[in-house]
Amino acid sequence: MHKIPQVVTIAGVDASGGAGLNADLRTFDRLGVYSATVVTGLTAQNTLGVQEMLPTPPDMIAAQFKSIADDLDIQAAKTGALFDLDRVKAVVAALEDVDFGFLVVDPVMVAKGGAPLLSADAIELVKTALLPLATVITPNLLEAQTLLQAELPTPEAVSVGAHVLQALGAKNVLIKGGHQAGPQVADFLLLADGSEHWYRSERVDTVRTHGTGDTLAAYLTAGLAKGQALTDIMPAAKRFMTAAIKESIEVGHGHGPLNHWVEVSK
Ligand SMILES: Nc1ncnc2c1ncn2[C@@H]1O[C@H](COP(=O)(O)OP(=O)(O)OP(=O)(O)O)[C@@H](O)[C@H]1O
Ligand SMILES: Cc1ncc(COP(=O)(O)O)c(N)n1
Repeated sequence: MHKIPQVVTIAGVDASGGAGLNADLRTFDRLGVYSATVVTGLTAQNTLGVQEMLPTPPDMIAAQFKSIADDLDIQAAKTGALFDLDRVKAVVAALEDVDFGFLVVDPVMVAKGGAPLLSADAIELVKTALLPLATVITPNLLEAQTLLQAELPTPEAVSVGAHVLQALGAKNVLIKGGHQAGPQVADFLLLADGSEHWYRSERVDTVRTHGTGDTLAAYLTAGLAKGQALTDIMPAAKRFMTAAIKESIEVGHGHGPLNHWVEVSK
C-alpha cells in the first residue's frame, strides 16, 4: 500500500471546468495528492460569465464533511466559493468539528466576469469566524480591500493591510497581486513569525486567467499537506502559475482556463 497526502477542497463546481473545485482537483492531481470534495454549490458558468448558481443545502454540506471525516485522514483543507451566510455558517461549524489539518482560506468574492460568489452579508462572518481558523488566507487585492474596508494602493499599504488581516486571527496572510496594474505581478506573504516576503513575476498580458486564484491556493494546500513550508512552496507555485497562464490552451471564448498540464522549468 502506498501512503499519499489527502486533502479536501470545500468549494463550488464550475460547469465549464476552469475555476472552482474543478481547478483545485486538477492542481491536486498535478501535485500528486489525493483529493476529496465538499461541494458548496453548483454554478452554471463558462469563460464568459456566471449564468446560474445553486448553493448546496447546509445539511448536505454537513453530511459531506461527516462522510469525509469518518473515513479519510485529511492533512489539509481549502475553502473557495461559499456563496452566502448560510453556507459560511455551515462550513465554519463543520470545520470547528473536524480535524482537517492545515486550512487554506481563499475568500472568493467575485468571479473574473464580475458575478458575486459571496453575498455582502456573509463577509463579516468570514472575517470573524473563518479567518481565525486559517493557516493561511489568500485574498486577491480586491478581496483584501473588501475585508479591510480600505484601499491598498502601495506595497507599504499592502503590508500594513496584511498585518491587520493577521490580527483578525489568520496565522499567515498571502495577498495576491494579479489585479494590480503594471508590468509585474507581486504577491505579498506575511508569515506567522512576522517575516515579510514579496514574490514578483512578469505579468502575462492575457485575459485567459480563469481560476488563477483557485489554482494558487490549491497549490499551497497540496504543499502544506506534504509538510512543506510556505516559503518553499511559493517560488515553485509562482513558476507554475506563470507557465500555466503563459502557455494558454484554446478553451472557451472569454476568460479561458489555465494550462494545468504545462511543463515547468526549474
Ligand atoms: N496576468 C498574470 N500574469 C502572471 N501571473 C498572474 C497573472 N494574473 C494572476 N497571476 C498570478 O496568479 C496568482 C493568482 O492571483 P490573482 O490575483 O489572479 O488571484 P485571484 O484574483 O484570486 O484569482 P481568481 O479571480 O481566479 O479568484 C498570483 O500568483 C498572481 O500573481
Ligand atoms: C465556483 C467558482 N469558484 C471560484 C471562482 C473564481 O475563479 P475566477 O475568478 O478565476 O473565475 C469561480 N469563478 N467559480
